[in-house]
Amino acid sequence: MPGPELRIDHLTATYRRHPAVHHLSARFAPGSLTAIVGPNGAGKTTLLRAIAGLHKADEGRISATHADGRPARLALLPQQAGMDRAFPILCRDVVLQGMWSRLGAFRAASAADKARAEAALEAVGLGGFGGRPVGAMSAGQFQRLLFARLLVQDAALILLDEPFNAVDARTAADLLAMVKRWHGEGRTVVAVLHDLDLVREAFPDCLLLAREKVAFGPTAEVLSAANRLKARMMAEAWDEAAPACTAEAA
Ligand SMILES: Nc1ncnc2c1ncn2[C@@H]1O[C@H](COP(=O)(O)OP(=O)(O)OP(=O)(O)O)[C@@H](O)[C@H]1O
Repeated sequence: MPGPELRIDHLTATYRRHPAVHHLSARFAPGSLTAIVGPNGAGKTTLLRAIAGLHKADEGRISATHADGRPARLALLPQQAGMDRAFPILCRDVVLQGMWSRLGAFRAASAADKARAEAALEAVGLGGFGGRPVGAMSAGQFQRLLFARLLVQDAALILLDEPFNAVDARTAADLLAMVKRWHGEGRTVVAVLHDLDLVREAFPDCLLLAREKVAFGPTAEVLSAANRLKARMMAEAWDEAAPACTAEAA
């Protein structure tokens, strides 16, 4: 599956006019595997949510299109911290949520849909967990479950927000293998991460963000000591009360 090109042009996204992402432009090549890194509050989650259409941009444009101009289907793995795991729902139904765009809100899942959901659970090491309530899952099992939902979404653009948080080394390795497989299949993958060693080891490209772009390109160049220092200094200089400016990006 050839992935789409993701283009971000002069994006500014704010909360009550306070900029979280400021004048950002970046082009993610088709089939690229990119990490987004930066200090706390750098706008990483806001950027992913803006790409996913969940946070409205104040300025700028985002597009994810295939070479023939078709808009790409995307899937987002949200941060676990933002999810309600007490909601009474079975694991199988969480995976089936990934098919809603094709099932529609009112059509019941067919036997084939359910078999696909079970196969996705199997693929993430949760075979036989379909009938379990989500509340009975550990943090690592829950993350595997969210990856199973991503699998059935079968999206060409995959956005991951801190996908390896709160999981043990074995689960992280299994989930990373799945990310690498998606990359190998030509999908375009973007992941927010904090572990720079992991980024250096497994992510060819990197966007270092501090509300504005600090650096973007091959990971080894982006994560230079000078760039990391620059990002830290930009974070320390943030004025939490600053409004969004309306000037064009330089
Ligand atoms: N719902 C919200 N309402 C108001 N401000 C918000 C909201 N969500 C985020 N912000 C602010 O926007 C800025 C960017 O937040 P964001 O969560 O995008 O950063 P991040 O880089 O993902 O941070 P972290 O590494 O801590 O997860 C921060 O100053 C944050 O306080």
